[in-house]
Amino acid sequence: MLEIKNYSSFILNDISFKLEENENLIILGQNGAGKSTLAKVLSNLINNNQVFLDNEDISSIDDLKRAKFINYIPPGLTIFDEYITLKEFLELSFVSTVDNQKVSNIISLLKMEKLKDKFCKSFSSGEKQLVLLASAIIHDAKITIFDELTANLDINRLKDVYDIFKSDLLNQKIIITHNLDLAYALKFKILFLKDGKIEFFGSNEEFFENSNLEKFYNKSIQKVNNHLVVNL
Ligand SMILES: Nc1ncnc2c1ncn2[C@@H]1O[C@H](COP(=O)(O)OP(=O)(O)OP(=O)(O)O)[C@@H](O)[C@H]1O
Repeated sequence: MLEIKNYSSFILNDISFKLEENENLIILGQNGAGKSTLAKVLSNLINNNQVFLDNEDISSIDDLKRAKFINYIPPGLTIFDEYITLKEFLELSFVSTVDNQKVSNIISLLKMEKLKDKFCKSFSSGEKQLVLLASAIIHDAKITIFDELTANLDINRLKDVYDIFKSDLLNQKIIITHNLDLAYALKFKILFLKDGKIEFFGSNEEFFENSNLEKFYNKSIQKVNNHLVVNL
C-alpha cells in the first residue's frame, strides 16, 4: 500500500491519497499542474517524510531497497555515455544480478532487435521512450511511475505499450499522461491535479462521465457512444 499524507510545498497543496497493493493509477492535469513534481515526491527524489510504503516512511528506507520498491521513469532518456548500446544500457538496469536472457526477451518483446548493438544516443525520441520502458521492465520495481512515456510513440507502438500496461509484466503502475484515449482505455483509477491540488481521485468510469469531462476540460472533449471526441 502506498500512501501520501498532507504533503504541501510551493507547488503542491495538501496532497493525501492512498493506493492499495497493486492498484494502478493515472495522473492527469494541465501543463504545470504539478504531476511530475508529485511523482518525484512519491519516489522520494524530492525528499520528504510524508510518503509511506506499507506504513513505512520511504525516506527511512535505504537506497537499494527503495530502488526495488519504487522506480520513477522520467519523460526523456538522459545518456551520459555516448557509446553505450541498447544491450549495455539494459544490462545496467538490473538492481542486482544481470540476466542476459531477460535482456534478449525484452528486446524482442519491444521489437527492438535492430537497435540492440546501436548507441542509445542516436535513437529517435520514440525509440528512447521504448528504452525507458524496457529498462523499467528489467528493473522490476514494486511500483513504477511513468512520466509521459507515450508522448512520442506512433499508434502501433502506443498499442504495444497499452498491452504491456494491461498485462502483468510490470507490477503496480502510476502513469502520468496527457493522452486521454490511453487513460480512458486503461480503465485505471484517476487522479486529476489542478494548480497543485487534487481535484478528483476516484474510478475511471466516474471521471469519464460527461459532467466531469465538462468540469475538467470545459467543452474541449466529450464522450459519445463510449468514445472520446475532441472538439477543437
Ligand atoms: N525546481 C523547480 N523550481 C521552481 N519551480 C518549479 C520547479 N519544478 C517545477 N516547478 C514549477 O512547478 C509547476 C509544476 O511543474 P510540474 O513539472 O510538476 O508540472 P506537470 O504537471 O508535470 O506539467 P507538464 O504536464 O507540463 O509536464 C510548474 O509551474 C513548474 O514551473
